[in-house]
Amino acid sequence: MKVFKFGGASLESIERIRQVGQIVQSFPDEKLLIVISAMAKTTNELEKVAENFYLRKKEIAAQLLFNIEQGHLRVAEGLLGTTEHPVFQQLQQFFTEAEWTLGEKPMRTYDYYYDQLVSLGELLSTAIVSAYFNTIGLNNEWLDVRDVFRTDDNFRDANIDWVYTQKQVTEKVVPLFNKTNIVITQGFIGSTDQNESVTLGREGSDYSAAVFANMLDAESQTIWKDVEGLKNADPKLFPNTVNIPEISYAEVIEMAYYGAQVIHPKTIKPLQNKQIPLLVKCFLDKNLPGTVIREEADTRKLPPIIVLKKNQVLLTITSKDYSFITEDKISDIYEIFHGLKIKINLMQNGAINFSCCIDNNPEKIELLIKTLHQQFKISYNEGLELLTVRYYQPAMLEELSNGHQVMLEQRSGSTIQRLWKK
Ligand SMILES: Nc1ncnc2c1ncn2[C@@H]1O[C@H](COP(=O)(O)OP(=O)(O)O)[C@@H](O)[C@H]1O
Ligand SMILES: N[C@@H](CC(=O)OP(=O)(O)O)C(=O)O
Repeated sequence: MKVFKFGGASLESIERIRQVGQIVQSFPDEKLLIVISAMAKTTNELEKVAENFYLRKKEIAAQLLFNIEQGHLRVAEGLLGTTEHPVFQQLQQFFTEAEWTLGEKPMRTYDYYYDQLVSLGELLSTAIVSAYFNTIGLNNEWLDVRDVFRTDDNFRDANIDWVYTQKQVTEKVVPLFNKTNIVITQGFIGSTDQNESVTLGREGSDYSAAVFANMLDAESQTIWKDVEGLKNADPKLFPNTVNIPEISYAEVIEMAYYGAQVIHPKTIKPLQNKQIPLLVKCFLDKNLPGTVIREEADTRKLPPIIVLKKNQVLLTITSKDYSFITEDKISDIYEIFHGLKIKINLMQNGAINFSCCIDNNPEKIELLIKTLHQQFKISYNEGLELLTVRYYQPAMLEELSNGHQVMLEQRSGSTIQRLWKK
């Protein structure tokens, strides 16, 4: 059995969905569990629906939802060539449920409503792709992953109950493969024990696929992307990138940790635990070699790996009374960051100050400053970028840094990080 994951970019248009169909047709004798994300930027649009609903701008929310509905109905009709197919009733049912949510008075947390609304994207895309596949001879079963992935109620970043979910996979998913070779299901979403929809964190479909691969003991997981494979930098940000034919799990975990937005950071662990290789392949040309990610790979063959995190803020936290920033103070500072779920991307401390670089999230930063302000003086600088280079060569580093004012730098072994202003 193989696990495939198709992300939003591969479902961006009718043509691309047809291309996905051709890729799957080229694996005629395989058992495939296919995890699918929401089409194109649907998740971003649904986030706007949730925001407007919670701000009680119900008409705007309803209009945005209507636009999403029209877009999906057009794609479904384009692929199926009719509006008479039963999938239109299934889509209608999903929209009706979302409209019911919009009709409620928000009594629970924003994150709860976010998940009830944003989970719609994957339900719609999988229903359409499943119906289309059946019409082109790719007989498949559509699976509602919320009947399988049980999580806690940490809405927007729910944690999977591995024991219960494994039982569901064994009892509900494995038998489906006696009926069919292809099972299509949603990435990114799951359900609590109260049957409330949850999401697993943005871009979490790679992780969903890895959970399935682990629990089904798959021979491999393939993530189909719009790039030729995993490259040494984001080709949208840097010219002259090179493809990496093979790389270790450990190296990819590092890349994801430093902010490479190509594979979700939680994806590697479930695969590493069962030694399942992760393949990154290009849906635009499936004959390109792509990348194999596995336990053993020779790091000596790796090119310099570059990760750029934009929209960073440098916070400098200084003790008000000139007392030293000692372990107890650092521990207080960390507790505050942890409480607000703010990740520190880089940190450095001096005698009376502690500097750190974080993502620019204005609401969280406002709360953070308010809390820290009781004990410390705070200054901050925004509009920064954090560059990380592994296996760097001095000349290329200087070339990359040209024209930037470096605010903070850290080197360790083969890795260098520079926080800079343009
Ligand atoms: N090191 C990298 N190698 C390849 N692609 C990268 C890298 N870092 C960032 N990317 C970006 O990841 C994009 C593909 O991922 P993503 O857009 O999340 O796909 P999907 O949502 O379809 O799964 C590419 O278009 C590319 O711009
Ligand atoms: N649709 C979700 C989950 C996801 O993983 O999407 P993608 O595979 O397109 O990154 C998101 O946009 O966050």
